[in-house]
Amino acid sequence: MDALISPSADSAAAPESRVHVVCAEPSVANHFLAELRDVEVQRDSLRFRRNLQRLGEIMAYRISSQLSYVEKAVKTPLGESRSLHLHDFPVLATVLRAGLPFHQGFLNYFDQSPSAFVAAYRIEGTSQVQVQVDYLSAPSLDERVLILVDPMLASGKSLVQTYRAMLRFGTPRQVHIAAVIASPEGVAHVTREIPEATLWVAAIDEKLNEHAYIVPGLGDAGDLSYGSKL
Ligand SMILES: O=P(O)(O)OC[C@H]1O[C@H](OP(=O)(O)OP(=O)(O)O)[C@H](O)[C@@H]1O
Ligand SMILES: O=c1cc[nH]c(=O)[nH]1
Repeated sequence: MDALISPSADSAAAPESRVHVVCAEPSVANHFLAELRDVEVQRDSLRFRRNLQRLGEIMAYRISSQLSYVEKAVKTPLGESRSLHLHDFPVLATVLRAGLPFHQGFLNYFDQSPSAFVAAYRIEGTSQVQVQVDYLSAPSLDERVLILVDPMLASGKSLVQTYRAMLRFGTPRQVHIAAVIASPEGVAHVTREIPEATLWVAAIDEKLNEHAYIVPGLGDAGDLSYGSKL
């Protein structure tokens, strides 16, 4: 039988060691993030979506080091190679709208993954951020690796409520949450409310402003990707 090769589980690790900040070290991810933030470059929405996608690809690659693999023989034109194959493709879940380009980056790498989609929005006219989760479509999550992706982790309420709503589709065996820009408040909320998750972010910014927007952040990721809404 083919042996399963798994990384050591870090679910028992301290919360801070389950937060990975991808742009803490120099790499081309920093360049893509700088373009996403830049008001001049943001005028080009195609480039904005493409940079979200590229960061999705980079994060998918980073998260892939935490997944399980099976070694199998592959026939080449000249012989045989013992090669690692993904044991099972993770379920990729995202929040509409801004999540779509980031999700596509993950799907480019995890190309056989099933997807889950959630519609979540902030309820206007409330002093605190309140999030409404509406539409939800997902495959079974039982015993699957779940990667929940959303580029902006501001208050963290969208991600936490989305995750809770998704649990009616089953209990995943491993949970990863990926965001491009997070606030310190959002990181604290997600790590407290979803202790079983490993969090991957490109950057953690300074703070939230009075509208619960991330500062310096990048603005409204959904509008920059798809145009402003009424
Ligand atoms: O952490 P939170 O405070 O919950 O905020 C984060 C949410 O805000 C953004 O979506 P947005 O509300 O801009 O919707 P849109 O993608 O439809 O524009 C983002 O994609 C998250 O879903
Ligand atoms: O900074 C933020 C906060 C919520 N949604 C965004 O798109 N940006």
